[in-house]
Formats: sequence, C-alpha cells, structure tokens
Amino acid sequence: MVSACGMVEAAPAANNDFVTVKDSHFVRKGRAYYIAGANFWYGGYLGAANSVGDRARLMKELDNMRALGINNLRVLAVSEKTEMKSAVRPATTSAPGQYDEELLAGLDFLMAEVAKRDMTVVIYLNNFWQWSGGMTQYLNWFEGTPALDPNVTKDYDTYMQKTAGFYRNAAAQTEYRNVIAKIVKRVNTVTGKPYSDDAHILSWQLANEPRPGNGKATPEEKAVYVKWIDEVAGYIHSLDKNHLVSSGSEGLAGSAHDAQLYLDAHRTKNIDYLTYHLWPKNWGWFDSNNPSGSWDNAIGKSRDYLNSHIELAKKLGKPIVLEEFGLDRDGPSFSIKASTRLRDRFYREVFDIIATRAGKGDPIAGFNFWAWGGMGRAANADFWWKPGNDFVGDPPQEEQGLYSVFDSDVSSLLLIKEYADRLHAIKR
Ligand SMILES: O=C1NC[C@H](CO)[C@@H](O)[C@@H]1O
Repeated sequence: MVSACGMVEAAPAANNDFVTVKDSHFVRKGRAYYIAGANFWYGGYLGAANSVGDRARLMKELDNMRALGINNLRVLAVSEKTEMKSAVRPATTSAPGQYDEELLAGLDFLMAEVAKRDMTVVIYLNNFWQWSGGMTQYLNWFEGTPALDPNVTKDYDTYMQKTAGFYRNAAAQTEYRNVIAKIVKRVNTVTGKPYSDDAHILSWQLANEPRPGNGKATPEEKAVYVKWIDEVAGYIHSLDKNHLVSSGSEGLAGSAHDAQLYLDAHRTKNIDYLTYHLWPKNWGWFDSNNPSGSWDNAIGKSRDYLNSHIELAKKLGKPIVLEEFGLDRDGPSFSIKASTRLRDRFYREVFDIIATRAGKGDPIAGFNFWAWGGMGRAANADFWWKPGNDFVGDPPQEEQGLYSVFDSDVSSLLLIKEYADRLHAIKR
C-alpha cells in the first residue's frame, strides 16, 4: 500500500494478528502461538542508517534466524548515555529529553524487516543492569549519585540495592514514562505505521531483569517494586490497547528468592504473562572450571527452576516464557573456536522440559536463548567490546563470546531448529 506521500504503508493489522492471551496460552491469528526465540538486544542498533548500524548484516541475520524457525526476538529499545565503562555507546538517550532520532530509527528499520519475515518482537524499555546505562543512569541524572559500574566496584549487592532506588525516584519515573510514551506512541519512520498498531510487537516489557533490590530486599523495597510494576504496566496499557505487557523478571532469582513476591508482582491484570530466566553459571550452580564436579548440581537446580516457575504460572493462570538462558563454551573459553558440547547438553535439557510441558498443555509459551551472535565476531584479544566493534549476543558488560551463539556454532543452531520445529508443531 503506498500512501499519498509515497511512503510504503503496511496494511492495517487485523485485530487477531496481535498476540493475545487465552486460557493461559498465547494466541495469534486464531491459533496457538509458541515462541522459539532469540535474544537480539542490538537489533535496533544494527538497523541504524549511520555508521553504528549494519543493515545488510541485520537482514542476513534475520533471514538466518527465520530459516532456523526462530519466530521471536527480544530487543532493547532505548539506552542511556553514561560514564560507566561497560555500557554500549552511543546511547539513544544522551540526557533527559534528548533522544538520538537516527538510532531510534534503527528500531523502525528492524520492525519493518521483522514484519517482512512475520516474526514478533518483545521490546524492553529499560535495564536493571549497566550495559545500556539503565536505571542506574537515571539515578545519576536525577539524584546526582555516581553511576557505579559493578564491573569496576565488584560490589553487585550495593549496586542492586542502590539501583532499586529508581522505583522510588519521582523525577526518574517521570522521565522513564516520557521515554515509554516516546516509544509506545512512536510512528515507524520506515513503514508509517504507529507502533501501537504493529502486530509484530508481541509485548512491551518494563525493563531487562528488574529486581526489587538485592537478595536481602526489605518488605518496603518489595512493596515499592510490586507497586511500580503494576503502575508502569498500567501506564503502558493506557497508551496502547493492542499489546501485551510483561515485566522482564528473571523469576525467583530476580525476586529475592521470594515466591510470594514474584506472584504478588505479577498478579496485577496489567501484567499479561510471566517471564523467567535461567543462569546456572551466573548464579553459582555451575562451575565451568569444574564442569564434571558441578554439572549434576547445575542440572538438578535448573530442572527444578524450569518446572517450579511453570507451576507458579498455573497459580496465576497466565502464560510464562523462559526468555533468557545460557551457558559458556567448553574450556571455558570465549573463543569462537571453542566447542559447545556442554552448552548443547544444557540447551537440550532446557528445550526438552519446555517442549514436553508445552506439548502437554502447560502454560509454558516458549523460549528465547541468550543470545544471537550470528555473524558478529569479537574484535579484541581481551574479548571486551569497544565502540565500533561488531555487536554480538553478549552486551558490553561481558566478554564477547561468553554466551553468544554464532553462525558457526552449527550443533547449537541445529538444536535450536529441532526444538523450534517441535514447538511450532504443537496443536491446541
Ligand atoms: O539480562 C541479562 N541476563 C544475563 C546475561 C548474561 O549474563 C546478561 O548479559 C544480561 O544482562
């Protein structure tokens, strides 16, 4: 469809094109919809027309993912300019109210290309971690507190406790809502379509891995967190009647290991489905320097984590998506030359539980592995990212190659395809 001004306009979405929730399952175009997805945080960055982007790579990556049966991407929408070393540069927000339109147009291009491949996208609007500036940077702007990079301080407990102050800071919340409105009410500059009418958006997500504080979060901090999720999710629904809203939570590991908190935070009608993440190495269950000695512990805890959250989703009568999980390469090594036998074994364990329980009709709606590295390659001998280097699945806060699945990791890609096919074959 070509509009009067010559802009190619996609036809308006039919109502049942949007992903909706029915009886604890996703429905799209009148049939059950299961997610076989990838984390692709930098998809909007690749879509930028300037030197930051690489549109030819982006289109090739999307084709390669689609060919594997990957039908969903989880993507960062905005980033905040910060002094923290581990953060991506440039940022879409250089200061409150100052947004980089060229970078934001990268998300428009991504969404236009996603639509051509009939994929869907979960778009997150903030970050509890420092690799995109995130909530900590908002506090630097509005409280004047230093944006403390935990990669430098090595003090994650203090980082998490201070970052949760974001939920209570009125000025930070106002700017955050300004950014939410800017994205949710945005008109795609490539297609001319309002984002709120784009059925290829599966959901808006409050943030990447929002936590109530650290593992010792107080009842007051937990109450603030529950209220924040309810109110921000309600605000997004007030701007956009078509799309689902999710929190981006990791599950119990991101809820001070408090199941009641996780349930209370996701009970609100404003949260349409649950999310959880699974990180055996990050959470100390798996020691990649002692794989044989820690494997049983890691897998046992992982299986329990995978299954117990599906039970929590049943309690709330909502779908749940495992939207992040990963394990490092054999060795361990960041090098793309290293094998991925252990990671493949872990992926198969995860996929099997998800596909089996989805096939039985449980409310598990699919997965997004962390993360698509594709054609990207680490540029430096120390595996750290520098501006101008390729984007890979690992954000700048981690070594480039830690968890990325590259286009040369054939055994991993075949595994992803095997289980994508299994999920897409489920009839309900
Ligand atoms: O959201 C996240 N969860 C875990 C990833 C790997 O450590 C990390 O890169 C990201 O911040």
